[in-house]
Amino acid sequence: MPPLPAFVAALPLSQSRPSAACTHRRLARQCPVATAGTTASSSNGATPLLVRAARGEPVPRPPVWLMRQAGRYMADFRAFSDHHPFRHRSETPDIAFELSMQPYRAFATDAVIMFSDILTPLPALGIDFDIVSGKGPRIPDPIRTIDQARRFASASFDPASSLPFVAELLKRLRDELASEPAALVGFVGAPFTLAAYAIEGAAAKNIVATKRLMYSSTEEEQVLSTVLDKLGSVVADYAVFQVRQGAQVIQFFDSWAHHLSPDQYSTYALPAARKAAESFKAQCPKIPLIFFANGAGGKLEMIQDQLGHVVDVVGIDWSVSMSDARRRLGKDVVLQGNVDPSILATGSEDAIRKAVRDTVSQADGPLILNLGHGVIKETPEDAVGVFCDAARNMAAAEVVA
Ligand SMILES: Cc1c2[nH]c(c1CCC(=O)O)Cc1[nH]c(c(CCC(=O)O)c1C)Cc1[nH]c(c(CCC(=O)O)c1C)Cc1[nH]c(c(C)c1CCC(=O)O)C2
Repeated sequence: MPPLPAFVAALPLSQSRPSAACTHRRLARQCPVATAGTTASSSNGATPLLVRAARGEPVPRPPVWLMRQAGRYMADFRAFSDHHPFRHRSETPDIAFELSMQPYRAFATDAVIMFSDILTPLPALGIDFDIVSGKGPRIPDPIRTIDQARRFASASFDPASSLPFVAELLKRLRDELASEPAALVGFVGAPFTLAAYAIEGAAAKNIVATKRLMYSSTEEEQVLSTVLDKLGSVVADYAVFQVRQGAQVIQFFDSWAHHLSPDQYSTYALPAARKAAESFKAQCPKIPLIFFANGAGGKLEMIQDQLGHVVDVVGIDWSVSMSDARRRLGKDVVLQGNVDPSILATGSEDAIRKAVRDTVSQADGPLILNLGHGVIKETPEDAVGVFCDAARNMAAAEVVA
């Protein structure tokens, strides 16, 4: 293995990282940190780099992980997904554990995100769903009427009894990571994105059913507000539950923010997101909260204004330049993102390395390196290795310079 970059060699053993070359399974096999369960380069209970960076503490380099890092782009993942339907995979702790750990073992990312879905808590509230191969999420009985919305709002949400597999998964992952440097990330869908899925019943091009509820009549608007208000508390309770089971960081995914104009986002999505984030933070003040809204270019200031007091990290999607995000949000905000996922799917090694360098230099301040949305399935595994390697190298170069 090549010598460790200077900044890594200078770190105490408890913070040491895999060498820059140790980014993929073939290499990770030789790399103690990337091998689950070894204690050779353990974190020995030290606070993971990702947690420190998310809290805005000074760190030797930006941590790196990828949204949707577990997925069909990996051959090891397909070995499971070709044989077991999504809900079976995500609701069987043995399988979900393996799928969560695959990208960590392969790429030594700074985070392990539990393998699950933003829709996973919905059946606990009486909303069944499935993920149909090649088609995406399907909800057979979407919420459209005030009676359905009231029934949804009166459902009691008890994750311990209805989502025991999430508890078991998180406990096992936390145990596994006890002697590893990676942070365990839990996640929830933000209230608006979950509400729109529950109303649309499937991925929808223009979320017409949801928008109709905004604009038709007072009673119909009540359907939306009832569902959003309920989700404002459910999302917080579910995130708190994940923390109690071992999650060290929570990310809110507002993946359907791009469907809303800034006015609609401010009227419908942000109040419920704020309710969830405030309640979560009141119960878990020390757990970093990352808020990622997809397509938030026109909404960054309102997100900071409404959520800045409870959100530790603002996720930036790939359509916004990091320099723009930094200028608009200020020098102290921890940003996360935002390399265009399609560069990993299509670009040369040089293009990926350049994208990482550009992101770090444009962020020009506290940063968690990530993509600007989830990994896409056409991505070669080696490209993810290059991305993680570039992230570590880039940071080394910066720190040494
Ligand atoms: C919008 C959304 C969903 N689910 C999620 C979001 C928010 C993130 C984003 O904006 O991309 C969140 C999610 N879903 C999944 C994760 C895994 C953890 C990780 O590695 O990041 C995470 C964080 C697994 C999954 N969830 C799903 C997959 C792919 C299908 C499969 O594995 O069978 C994975 C790996 C299914 C799913 N679930 C959903 C979609 C759009 C799909 C894809 C459907 C398809 O590709 O046909 C809803």
